[in-house]
Amino acid sequence: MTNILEINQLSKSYGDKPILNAFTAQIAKPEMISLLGKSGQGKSTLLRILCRLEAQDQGGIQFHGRSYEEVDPKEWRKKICYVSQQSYMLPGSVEDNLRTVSQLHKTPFDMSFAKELMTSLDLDHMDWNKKSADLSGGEKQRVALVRSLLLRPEILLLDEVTASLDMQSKQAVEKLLQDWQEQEGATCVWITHDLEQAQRLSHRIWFIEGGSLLEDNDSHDFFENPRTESARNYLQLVPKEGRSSCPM
Ligand SMILES: Nc1ncnc2c1ncn2[C@@H]1O[C@H](COP(=O)(O)OP(=O)(O)OP(=O)(O)O)[C@@H](O)[C@H]1O
Repeated sequence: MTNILEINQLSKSYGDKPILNAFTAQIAKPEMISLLGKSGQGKSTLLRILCRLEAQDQGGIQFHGRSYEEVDPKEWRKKICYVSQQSYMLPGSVEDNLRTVSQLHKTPFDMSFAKELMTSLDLDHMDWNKKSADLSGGEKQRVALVRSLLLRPEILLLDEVTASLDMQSKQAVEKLLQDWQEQEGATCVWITHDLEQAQRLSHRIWFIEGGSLLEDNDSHDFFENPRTESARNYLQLVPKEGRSSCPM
């Protein structure tokens, strides 16, 4: 069977500094994947390349067997969405932001679905006429997530999306994404430094070091019995009882 996503030998440098080094991985079935690794290992760079916000120097990506070169980037980003930690709001109101994806992709705006998503992130009382610039950081983050989910992407690339949220909002986001993953049969590739979160939510772990995929392991096995010395060291930096803090 064709894989959902195949990442083949991706390499990327900034100037003369190599960041990704022949990164290779496959996604065979819809799963919650945590992308773990120390700071500066190329995690965000990888996600930006996967949604084609940036270009790799070498290597290829196939989505359902179709090479990235055959697919228009806009079409690609409808299916593979990136949500960054620094949520980017467009000028205008909350509603303008929510409607923007349907305008961009010329699809009808699903108001009841938008309301449903806002409610699941505790944003049901938000005034949709409010200027996006006036939202708090946590509100922006959640509106940005709703904006991406309105596209019903098949793959969500999540870059530390709960790092700046309070506990209640973090739990709401985790629940929504877990339900989303299961009900929509979607895949999430989630960068997090919160190992407790990764352990709790993921089916699979991708552990990156030096821009390469060092370990692709079942989540339980990764935390209980990591295969590589590097992963063992990485996990040892944070004792089991304190795994909601960053190892770096
Ligand atoms: N546009 C850019 N130009 C130059 N260097 C960059 C650029 N983007 C990222 N880098 C560098 O590439 C390296 C990898 O960055 P990246 O953000 O992918 O790492 P990361 O693993 O996501 O780190 P963190 O966990 O701290 O977010 C870093 O040294 C970063 O400074």
